[in-house]
Amino acid sequence: MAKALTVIGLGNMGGSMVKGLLKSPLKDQHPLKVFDLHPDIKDQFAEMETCQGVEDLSLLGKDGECLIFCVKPHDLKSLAETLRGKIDPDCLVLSILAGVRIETIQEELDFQGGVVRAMPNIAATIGEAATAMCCNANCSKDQKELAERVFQAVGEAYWTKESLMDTVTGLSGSGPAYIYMVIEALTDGGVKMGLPRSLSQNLATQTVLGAAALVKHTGQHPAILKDQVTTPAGTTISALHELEERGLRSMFVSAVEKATDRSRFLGESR
Ligand SMILES: NC(=O)C1=CN([C@@H]2O[C@H](COP(=O)(O)OP(=O)(O)OC[C@H]3O[C@@H](n4cnc5c(N)ncnc54)[C@H](O)[C@@H]3O)[C@@H](O)[C@H]2O)C=CC1
Ligand SMILES: O=C(O)[C@@H]1CCC=N1
Repeated sequence: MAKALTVIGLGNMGGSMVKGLLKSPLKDQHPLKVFDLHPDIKDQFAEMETCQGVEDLSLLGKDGECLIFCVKPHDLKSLAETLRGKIDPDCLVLSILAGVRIETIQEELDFQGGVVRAMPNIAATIGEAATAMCCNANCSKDQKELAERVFQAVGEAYWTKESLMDTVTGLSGSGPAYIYMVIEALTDGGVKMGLPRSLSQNLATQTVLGAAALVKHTGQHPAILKDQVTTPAGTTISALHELEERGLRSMFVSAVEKATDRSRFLGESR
């Protein structure tokens, strides 16, 4: 029997995971179940009509199912209280909680089975997430494969070591927010210089999408592609000079550093 995937916590990211999974072939291979403390949340998503709503959380964790924890880090304690000692050892616990270490999850749940700590991002909604994950030694080969299939269903997925997960959170977990700010700011720049807002936003969005796609498809260093845009004495170099003077690169490096530190803090302050 195919193992059920149960998403627990249907907020921004749990909702994103469910929407992404429902668009993927995985939805035909595994029963998809959902649970939130607020049962009416499920009804707000028309897409979730086909998902089975879980009535009683304490009945979960049977038949080798995969529980996908998508609650806030500070809500883990109360969630774990309900599930403590009740999850069968052949189940897979998959957590996307920022900062929360595998060891903490095992302790809170009193669970010695397979645990995967993953960090996807909000682009899971459309199957474009970037996810990195790590697992404990108790994770079987099949469970690792299942975790891979879950996150590949909503984008790209990579294995890494747990000591790098806070950095992943600071880069790609939080990253979409940085890029939304860039798109918003570029749009404002266009508006300031006279473009209608909708045209400006469309141009800014497609520019970010196209530039990223070119890096990905050519595999070239971004600096080489940047130089191809930059005509001597042209327009681009004037803008790049301004960005360098104002410390754009340094700001992004510091942003990732700050978010990484915050993720570490969330893990330590439990
Ligand atoms: N928002 C994002 O872009 C990303 C978030 N994450 C992680 O995902 C987790 C959730 O973040 P968001 O979705 O932004 O938060 P959110 O606040 O939007 O959603 C959390 C949901 O969990 C529910 N919940 C709380 N306690 C519960 C319990 N005991 N049982 C069942 N449901 C419960 C809440 O009702 C709420 O719907 C966090 O741990 C965060 O670190 C990871 C990657 C990206
Ligand atoms: O801001 C946060 O804490 C979460 C984790 C990564 C993205 N959002």
